[in-house]
Amino acid sequence: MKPSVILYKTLPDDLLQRLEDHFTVTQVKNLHPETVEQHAEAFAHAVGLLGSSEKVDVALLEKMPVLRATSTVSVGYDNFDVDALNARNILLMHTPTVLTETVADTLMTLVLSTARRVVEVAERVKAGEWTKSIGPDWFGVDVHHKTLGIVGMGRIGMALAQRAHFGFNMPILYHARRRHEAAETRFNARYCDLDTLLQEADFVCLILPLTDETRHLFGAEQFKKMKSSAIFINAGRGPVVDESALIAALQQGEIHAAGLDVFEKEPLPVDSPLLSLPNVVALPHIGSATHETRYNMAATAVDNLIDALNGKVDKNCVNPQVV
Ligand SMILES: NC(=O)C1=CN([C@@H]2O[C@H](COP(=O)(O)OP(=O)(O)OC[C@H]3O[C@@H](n4cnc5c(N)ncnc54)[C@H](OP(=O)(O)O)[C@@H]3O)[C@@H](O)[C@H]2O)C=CC1
Ligand SMILES: O=CC(=O)O
Repeated sequence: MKPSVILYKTLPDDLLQRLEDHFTVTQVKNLHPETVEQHAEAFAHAVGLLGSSEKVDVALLEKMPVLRATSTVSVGYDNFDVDALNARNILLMHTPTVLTETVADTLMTLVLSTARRVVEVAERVKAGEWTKSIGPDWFGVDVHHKTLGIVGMGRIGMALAQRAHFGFNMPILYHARRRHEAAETRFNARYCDLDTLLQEADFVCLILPLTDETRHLFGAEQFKKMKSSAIFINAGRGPVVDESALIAALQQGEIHAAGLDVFEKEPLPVDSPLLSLPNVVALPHIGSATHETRYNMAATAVDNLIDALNGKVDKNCVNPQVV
């Protein structure tokens, strides 16, 4: 008999087939308690779990007594209780690398669209406001040769630095927990503490994971330190930023504009003050959302689960020490 797994995401047909070649698959719509209750038997016997975005916590793990591996279709894993997984020796697999370039493209899109006010002026054209030659009230600011501050010089931070250095001649400042020699030699990036980066950067780009250390790393104090002409970008995780402090900084003109792919609450509530600010570009968490990359992420997650349940954890494993 094949081992049983729970799938809580829709997969392309060929990838579902690949999963079914190895496992008996029970597909569910989410991991809410009522869904788990409905499929209690399947959860009780599952050794694997594959999907994205849902919370995997102690309460869920209690319903899965024989679980051996989880596989998330994402690089971020802040929705998992990693300590609880470790305590039970359950592997956690994720999908770094395959999405890196696409997410860096999204960050660069946010840089360009906020600086050049692309969304705002395109809306004005659609509203019939382009009735004569445009004047300075439609102008944006330059991106090329401006200083880019990257907070989180990991895989995606490096790919952003590559675009900014070679494509836009931007001097690069970065902050991370440690220095990255490759960033310094390849992109002439300068390591600095967070305060220095905030004071000197024209664009402050966050691409950090959400952890106990990064939660609300950005609040009123950080926005006050930024230039009033600075543009703030976040494509890491929403709760890294105190969103009410960001809204206040934008409303009071402490910073110039913001480009956001992630929010404290997702989907972003329709009554969020962010949506009525013309200098905010708000995207629906599309960092990796291209057909090619989402397919590659799903394929990686399927292979990760097959590998993990076969004891092969030489890549894409968050907690290999539990083997
Ligand atoms: N919007 C979207 O759709 C997407 C969002 N993401 C988010 O982006 C995050 C980063 O992805 P990726 O680049 O692959 O991850 P990496 O692990 O490669 O990079 C993370 C970076 O964050 C830095 N960092 C972590 N904690 C701190 C801290 N307390 N202070 C300062 N720096 C810190 C790390 O520092 P150091 O190098 O010193 O260890 C590292 O440079 C993901 O975890 C995810 O949350 C990812 C993909 C898509
Ligand atoms: O937010 C997306 C991810 O892959 O993490």
